[in-house]
Amino acid sequence: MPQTKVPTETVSSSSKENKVKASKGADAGKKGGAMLSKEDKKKGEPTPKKKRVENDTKVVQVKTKPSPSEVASNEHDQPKAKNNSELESKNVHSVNVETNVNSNNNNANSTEEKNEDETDIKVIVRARPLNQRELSLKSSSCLTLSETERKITMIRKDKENKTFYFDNVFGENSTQKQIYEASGAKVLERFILGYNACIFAYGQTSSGKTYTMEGIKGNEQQEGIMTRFVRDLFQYVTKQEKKIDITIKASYCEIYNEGINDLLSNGMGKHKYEIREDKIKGTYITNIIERPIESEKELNEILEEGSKHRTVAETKMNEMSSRSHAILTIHMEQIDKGDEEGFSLRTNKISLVDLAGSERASSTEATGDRLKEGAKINLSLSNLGNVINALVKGTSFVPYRSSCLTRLLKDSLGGNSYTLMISCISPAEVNAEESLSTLYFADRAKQIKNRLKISRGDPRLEKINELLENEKRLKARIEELEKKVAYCEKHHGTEEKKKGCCTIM
Ligand SMILES: Nc1ncnc2c1ncn2[C@@H]1O[C@H](COP(=O)(O)OP(=O)(O)OP(=O)(O)O)[C@@H](O)[C@H]1O
Repeated sequence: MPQTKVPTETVSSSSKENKVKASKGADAGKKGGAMLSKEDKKKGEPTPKKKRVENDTKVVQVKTKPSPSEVASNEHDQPKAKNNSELESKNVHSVNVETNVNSNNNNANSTEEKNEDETDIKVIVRARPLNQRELSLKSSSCLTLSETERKITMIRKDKENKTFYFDNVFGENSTQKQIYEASGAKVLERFILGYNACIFAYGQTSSGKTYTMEGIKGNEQQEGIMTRFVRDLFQYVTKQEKKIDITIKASYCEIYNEGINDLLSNGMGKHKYEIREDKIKGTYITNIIERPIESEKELNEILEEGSKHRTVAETKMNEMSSRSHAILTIHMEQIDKGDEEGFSLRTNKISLVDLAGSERASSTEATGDRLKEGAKINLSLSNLGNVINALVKGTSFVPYRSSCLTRLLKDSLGGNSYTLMISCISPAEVNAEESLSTLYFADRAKQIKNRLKISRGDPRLEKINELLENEKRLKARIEELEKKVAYCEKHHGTEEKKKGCCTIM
């Protein structure tokens, strides 16, 4: 019987596993509202959850590398968008979670489970409403979209319009709930079956990535994917309590200027964080705190603590612009109660990623530290674009090692993960070029094939299982032969022997 161990905060380099019994918790935030202005936020809303960096006015001449948008807009050989029925047919089937969890437990060796399932990266596009800045520039919307046809068209002056199809397309009136149902809820279905998963938000600065992933705390309607995912995950955990021991741990880090910060270290994180790869764990960060989680409330506290320490600063485009890529990772272990051999073990992780936004120095009017950050952000996003291009083209070398971000997302891009990308765009004509670039980026990403396999932790378990099966078979054969020998001995020299009872062995 698996033992319940005392929950302890761990770092990922530690081999010590802390098993805790997951329990119910409830800590829903409360929210409200459409596009929020600075004033709205000050009035209604709880304290901003990000750490602010004072605006640095010192001008430093930094030559920025081309942003992904600049790279993408120079590419004319973009692949054609696939239609949705084609995409749908490749989707992993929708599943009844309860049924499949149990059947997986009972058939740990089934052929189906050993096979890898190939699946495309799923892509959702979300266009936010026009914001105050865009309205004051008298910029109108340059997008038309059809949520039912999952189609979005960019209307371009003096140029051919561009139409794209994605797994889902959402316009300015879309609610946080709708976005979650099309993204987080679907990913959760796979996650609890034991698949690795990833949701990442990509897009230009101020396009709504943090709003989509984190949402606005204290307003139920505006909760983001992370909060909703955590609530639904714990609903599942609570339902499974009688049948399955579940252990959950979480870490929260940011990649800032190509360095890693542990957002849960309370500023004490003076460790050297390195990205490593492991056959069992996949990609992980050494020394990062992995906190055992027993309730929804505890996981929400992590979300809050992490967002409080995240690096943000004001730019011309966004008063609370994320200057880093933030990654919340939730690890889950599930094992049937009473399963002494541990063959029902499923161990997997999900990464919820809020990327920093691509930005043009001319739009953000950044100087000093902001400019340097912007250059690093663009560089890592450009590296991400290169990885996606290499995966789509099927080149033998994929430049994962070119940045922290691509190294950390290696499992999620072209690896063993059910991955969903949310591309956030501004509808404004003034941002048309950046939005088009995001759409091209998303269009390429959806062509990446990942290979899904339920993660059972130690692959040696499979071998042990096979050996135990062999042992069972051999024991049965020995028993059978012993019976026959006994029969022969008993009837030795009798008529029965003549019938050949001794030759049947
Ligand atoms: N769909 C939306 N509906 C209402 N308000 C939104 C929506 N999307 C974004 N906003 C608002 O727009 C502003 C900018 O959004 P957000 O900070 O999420 O952008 P971002 O893409 O994360 O930017 P950055 O990359 O600079 O961090 C915020 O005030 C946010 O509340």
